[in-house]
Amino acid sequence: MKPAFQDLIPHNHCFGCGPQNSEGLKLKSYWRDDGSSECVYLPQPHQCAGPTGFVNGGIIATLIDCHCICTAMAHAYALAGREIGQGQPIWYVTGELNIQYLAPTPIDEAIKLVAKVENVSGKKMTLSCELMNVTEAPSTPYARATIMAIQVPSNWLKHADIPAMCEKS
Ligand SMILES: CCCCCCCCCCCCCCCC(=O)SCCNC(=O)CCNC(=O)[C@H](O)C(C)(C)COP(=O)(O)OP(=O)(O)OC[C@H]1O[C@@H](n2cnc3c(N)ncnc32)[C@H](O)[C@@H]1OP(=O)(O)O
Repeated sequence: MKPAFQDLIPHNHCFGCGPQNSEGLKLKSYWRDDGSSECVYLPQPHQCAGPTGFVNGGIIATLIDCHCICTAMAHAYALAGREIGQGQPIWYVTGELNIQYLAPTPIDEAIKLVAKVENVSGKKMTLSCELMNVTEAPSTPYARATIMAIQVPSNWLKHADIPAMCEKS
């Protein structure tokens, strides 16, 4: 199996998708044969909404956000003809995130996110994403989203130049 996008993107302390964040969700995203990308995640009991049986909406937003932004970066490396993480780093951030929460997401089973790159225009990349049951049973997804990823230069990171307190040795 190929490494996850996140295992190839360097220096990532992101709460959702950074391997370097010891308190984070540590999402793993992979290409599928049809050109979309997928991420399987097992929610944790403390990530519940008010009712204990459903996943918190902010956690859902983070899962969608991180899976899509990492997909955008993976796609940009592919467009540049490079392996993810090779050569000059390519960074994207979230410009817009629009989510429809269509049905409560059960907390006691694995869920799957499937993202597609819809459009690339200059620095902007639009992606769609669905969050669903891991079996991809033909039912309504739990959530559906569109996201605008925006490519940023490396000096965007100057704002992030603080000690990595989230990284445990
Ligand atoms: C040692 C180093 C370690 C490094 C380690 C890195 C790890 C790397 C992994 C990261 C993985 C993260 C995965 C989670 C992703 C987050 O959580 S990122 C955090 C949340 N997002 C943010 O904080 C973004 C905050 N916003 C900004 O910084 C700036 O507004 C932006 C988005 C960079 C845009 O800046 P800007 O100067 O407006 O950009 P600009 O070049 O003028 O605009 C480009 C285009 O985008 C459009 N645009 C700008 N903003 C928006 C917007 N919000 N909506 C729609 N369109 C927009 C502009 O209109 C323009 O369009 P065109 O004129 O080209 O058609």
